[in-house]
Amino acid sequence: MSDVLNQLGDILEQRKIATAEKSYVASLHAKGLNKILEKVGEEATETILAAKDAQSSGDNSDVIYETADLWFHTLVALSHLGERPEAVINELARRFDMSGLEEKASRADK
Ligand SMILES: N=c1c2ncn([C@@H]3O[C@H](COP(=O)(O)OP(=O)(O)OP(=O)(O)O)[C@@H](O)[C@H]3O)c2ncn1[C@@H]1O[C@H](COP(=O)(O)O)[C@@H](O)[C@H]1O
Repeated sequence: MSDVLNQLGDILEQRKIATAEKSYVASLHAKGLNKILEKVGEEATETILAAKDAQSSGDNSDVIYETADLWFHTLVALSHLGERPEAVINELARRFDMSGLEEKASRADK
């Protein structure tokens, strides 16, 4: 699974030096972090609406599509800040041996 994210990380790295006319990702970088975060917010809203629809229709296809859009735009935001998807994968892996409640308590120290 993380192979896909690693591959996407490589593509996002390459797009930092691509021209905005030929690449959607490069066009987002050219517009700056605020625009990228605006897209993250839009995609989060679309994901929530699709999840609500899926609950009533029983069809998850739109929520999967919107979640992919959301993950993608969060990865573009991280890339803009100089991080790769591996950083998130590593953070999730670090949490495997910790319960959600323990993890929440550890956040109080931050
Ligand atoms: N995974 C994605 C991906 N998911 C979603 N999107 C784009 O994200 C946008 C979603 O925004 P919206 O639904 O709001 O559509 P929109 O109205 O066109 O967006 P706005 O003009 O309002 O910003 C669409 O343009 C999608 O095409 C993606 N664009 C690119 N990728 C990956 O990034 C790679 C590099 O893409 P380019 O930089 O375009 O070469 C691609 O090969 C893919 O692997």
